[in-house]
Amino acid sequence: MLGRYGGRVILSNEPGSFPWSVLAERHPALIRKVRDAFPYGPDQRRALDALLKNSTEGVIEPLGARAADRAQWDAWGRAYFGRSWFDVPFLWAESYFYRQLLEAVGYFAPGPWQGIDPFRPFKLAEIDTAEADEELAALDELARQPVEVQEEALLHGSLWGNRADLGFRLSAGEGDASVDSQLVANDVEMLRSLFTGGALCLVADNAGRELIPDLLLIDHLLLHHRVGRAVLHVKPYPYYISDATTADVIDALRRLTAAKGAAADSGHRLWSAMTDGRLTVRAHSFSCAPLPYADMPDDLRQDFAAADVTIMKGDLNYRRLVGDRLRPATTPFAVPTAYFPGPVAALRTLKSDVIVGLEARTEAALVAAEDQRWRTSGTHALIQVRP
Ligand SMILES: O=P(O)(O)OC[C@@]1(O)O[C@H](CO)[C@@H](O)[C@@H]1O
Repeated sequence: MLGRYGGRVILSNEPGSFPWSVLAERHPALIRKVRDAFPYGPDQRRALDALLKNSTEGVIEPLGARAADRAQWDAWGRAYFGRSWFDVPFLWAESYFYRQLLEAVGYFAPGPWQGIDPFRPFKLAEIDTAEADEELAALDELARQPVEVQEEALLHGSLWGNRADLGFRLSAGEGDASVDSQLVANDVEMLRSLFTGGALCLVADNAGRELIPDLLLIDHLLLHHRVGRAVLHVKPYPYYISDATTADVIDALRRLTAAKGAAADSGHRLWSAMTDGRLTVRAHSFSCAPLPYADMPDDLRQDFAAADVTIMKGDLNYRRLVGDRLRPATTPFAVPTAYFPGPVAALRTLKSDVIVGLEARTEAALVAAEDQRWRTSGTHALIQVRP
C-alpha cells in the first residue's frame, strides 16, 4: 500500500513481526490483566472473552447500534469490517481494539461501570512506588542548579519518562532499564530555541511516571517565562493502556502537591496555572482517532498553529505525526511533518518500527550492533524538531 507520503502502511499480518506480536500476544495479555483487576460481572467477562477470541481469530465487526460513536467508527473503518484484525492498518486495529475493550467493560454504557477506567489501577500503582518517591526527592537538588541545567534535565526526564509505558511492559524482556540507553537524534538545542515566551502545546502520551515529568517540564517553562501559556492535550477516554486522561492529570497533580519540597512547590504552581488559565487541558476526540495527524480537523489544526512549538510525546504520537509507514530511516523528519501547521518536536523512545530523520551512519551503526531490534526495544530515544 503506497500513500501520500510514500512508504508502506504497516499491517500486522507477518507472523513474528512487532505489530503481529502486539495483536497476537499483547492484546490477549492485556485483556487477561484487565479481567483480573476488577470484579466485573458475568456479562463483562463474557464480553472480554469474546473480544479476545474475535480480535485474534475473528473478523472486525462494527460497534453496536447504540454506541454514540457508531457513525464515526463506521466512517473511519467501513472498509475494514469483515476483515481479519491482522490484515488492516496496525494503527487502526490497535485503536479499535481499545475502543472495543472499553465497550466490553461497559465504560460508555449508562450504568455502574460507566466512566470506570479499566487501566486506572495500573496507572496509580506506577506513581505509588519507591522509584517515584526518589525521582520527586531529586527535584530538591535540581532546583539548586542553574536554570539551563534544570531545563535540560527536565527535557530528558520528560523524554525518558516515555519508557515507563505500561503496554510496553506486557512484553517479556523489553524495557530493561540496564540496557544502554542512547539518543539516535538530538535536536534539543533547536527545541530550546523555540521557547520564546509564547504558547506551548504538549501532546501527552502516558499517565503516571511519564505525565509527572511532562508536568514538571511545563511548570519549569512557565516559571521561567520560557513559555507564557501551555496547552496540555490528553485523551478523552482511556486508550493504549496508560495514555493520560484528565483524571490522570488530576492524580498526577495530587501526587505532586502531596509530596515534599520542590515537587510540592511545582504541584502547587501547576494547580494555580490551571486555575488562572496559563495551563489548559484539552481532550479532543481526534486524540483517540485511528488516524495520522495529517488528517486532523480544523479546530485542532488551529490549536497547533497558535503554538510557538508543539511537543509530541511518545511512540504512538510519533507514529501518528509521521504516519504509521515503513519509510527509509534517513527520510528527513521535515518531509513527513511538512503538513504540520507550526513548529513541531517529537520526544519519543523507540517502541515500534516507524522511524525517520536518522543520519545514514547512525542507522548503519544501529543495524550493525542490533540488526533491527533497536526500532522496538525501547532502549533508544530521539528528540527531533521541525522548526
Ligand atoms: O505511545 P507510547 O506509550 O510511547 O507507546 C505505545 C506502544 O507501546 O503501543 C504500541 C504497542 O501496543 C506501540 O506502538 C508502542 O510501542
